[in-house]
Amino acid sequence: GMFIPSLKGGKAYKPSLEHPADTEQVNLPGQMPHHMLDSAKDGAKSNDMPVSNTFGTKKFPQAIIIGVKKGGTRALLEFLRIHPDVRAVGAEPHFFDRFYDKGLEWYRNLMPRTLDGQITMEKTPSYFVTKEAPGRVCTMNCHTKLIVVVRDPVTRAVSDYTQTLSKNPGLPSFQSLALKNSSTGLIDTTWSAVRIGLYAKHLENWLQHFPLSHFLFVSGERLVSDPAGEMGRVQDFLGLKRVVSDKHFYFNQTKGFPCLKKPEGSSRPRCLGKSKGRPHPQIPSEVLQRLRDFYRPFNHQFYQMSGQDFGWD
Ligand SMILES: Nc1ncnc2c1ncn2[C@@H]1O[C@H](COP(=O)(O)OS(=O)(=O)O)[C@@H](OP(=O)(O)O)[C@H]1O
Repeated sequence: GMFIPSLKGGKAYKPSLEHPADTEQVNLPGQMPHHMLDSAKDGAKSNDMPVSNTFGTKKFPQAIIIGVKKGGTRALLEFLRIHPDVRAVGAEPHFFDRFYDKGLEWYRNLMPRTLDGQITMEKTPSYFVTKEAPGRVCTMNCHTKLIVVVRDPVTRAVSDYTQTLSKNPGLPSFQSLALKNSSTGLIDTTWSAVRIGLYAKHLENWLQHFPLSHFLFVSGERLVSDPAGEMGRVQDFLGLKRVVSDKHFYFNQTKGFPCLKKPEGSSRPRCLGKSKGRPHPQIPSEVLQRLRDFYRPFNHQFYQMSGQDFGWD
């Protein structure tokens, strides 16, 4: 019979889970490292013989992880990639926020090839807070499934701050950025680390273009405490067989997070990179309490809108 090369075979692009770039965006064409994308393999030649993979086609994603930043989006995507019917872009394309003027064909060309029945996916967490993103996604395909990994907005803000601090050690303190005025304790909602956590506001914008049934809200906390349980919900939502299960995870005591026993195309266990699951600096408890009080009504509004209580309060 005909030899059908596996699309999940060893030659396909796989991101390193050991050293993922802190900023995970796709590089601009021309600056694209050749190991970065599936498409870089297309048209590659050896002894003048084309070796391009022409099996399958590049399709627009049927499902996108649209947010939230620091919610656990990388973990979710890497866990989904275990599934044989999921093919995903490794890096963040940032199409619907930064590179929309490159056009839909540029975007589709970033996608890995898929066979019938396989789902194409990408993740770019900034889509969730981008005003124009819902209309643009709908222009591509109004039936797109949207996954949002949400996490307690207070710890999310500290996680966001920790990431910025790691790139810029001279950054002012968390409290000086979070509070407009240290004596009144008013929260600075213009600071992105605060603003991103207003989930109800951002979801409201998306609901102008998509019905609630198109969304799945994944608990970032449960993705850590019960990855298999949360992956069950995700696979059901995507209409996939429940392939990813507790057999795939073990809790790494050193890292303090679940890791994969055998990720795709590898025979060794893997945790996410050093920039995932970093220690957070200690923030004064009064500051955290002020933030908690600030978010409470927004969290409750979000529980109502999503029909799920995430238990942050
Ligand atoms: N299994 C596993 N391993 C490591 N880290 C995990 C895992 N599951 C969830 N998380 C949490 O993911 C947080 C980073 O979220 P994102 O990947 O969405 O960040 S980013 O927006 O793409 O930069 C990251 O945030 P920090 O703890 O602040 O580093 C983790 O808490």
